[in-house]
Amino acid sequence: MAGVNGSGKTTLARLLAGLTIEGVNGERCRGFAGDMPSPYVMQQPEAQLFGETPREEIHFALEWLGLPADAILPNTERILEETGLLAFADYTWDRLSGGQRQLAAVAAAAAGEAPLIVFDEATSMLDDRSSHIVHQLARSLHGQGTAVVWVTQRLHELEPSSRVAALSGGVIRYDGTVRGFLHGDTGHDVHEPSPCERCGLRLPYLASLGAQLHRQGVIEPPIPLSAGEWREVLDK
Ligand SMILES: Nc1ncnc2c1ncn2[C@@H]1O[C@H](COP(=O)(O)OP(=O)(O)OP(=O)(O)O)[C@@H](O)[C@H]1O
Repeated sequence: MAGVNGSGKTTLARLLAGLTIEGVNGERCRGFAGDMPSPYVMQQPEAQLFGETPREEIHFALEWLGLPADAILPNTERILEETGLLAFADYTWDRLSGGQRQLAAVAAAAAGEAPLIVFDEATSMLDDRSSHIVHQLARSLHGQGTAVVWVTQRLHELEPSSRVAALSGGVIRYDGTVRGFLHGDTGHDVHEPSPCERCGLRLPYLASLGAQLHRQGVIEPPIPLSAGEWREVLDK
């Protein structure tokens, strides 16, 4: 999900997660998982931590989800390992950095294998390594059948998404593929702004380069989006 500041991303994401049950027009809404709220990782970890340490945080999350007692311990250790938090698992929050606290919040949210998980600009304060861990975790959850809602303003992060919803002024202005969002769907006039640009967002660098070269007649569609797709074009 993408959109400029104040476009309504968090509002929609919270409705999907079942954390807000009343829409902006006062109508009642049901979240993706019905009456069960879905895990939701925010930009700032402080507001979402309940335990005193990463291990306790994950343990609580699994207990709250009703996992049997004998499954809680191995699952806690597995997710601590996957997120690289094992060495700090029993540190209290004041001994951990903001990024490490955020990873613990992600780990707790991901541990329960819920039907839906929302990452709301969850990597904006993480370094490349930690951000990579969260992206891998999201892909792995998606591979196991969890619906992943990834809210971001860093549009290159949309690349692995199967569907993009872009908002502006509280309205979904685009709902479709990443390619369609960045470069327009079939029949789109290349000299017109793409759905991404119409939502006030800037194309990521590789997509922008592709659009410029396409406008100049240097490359033909499909315009490459990722480094891998660029390699294929350059190898031809
Ligand atoms: N469909 C809507 N109709 C009217 N107001 C809305 C709608 N969606 C969101 N709003 C209001 O717009 C404001 C900003 O919404 P929200 O926080 O969801 O935006 P955002 O895209 O997540 O912003 P940011 O990127 O800055 O976090 C809020 O006050 C919210 O109540």
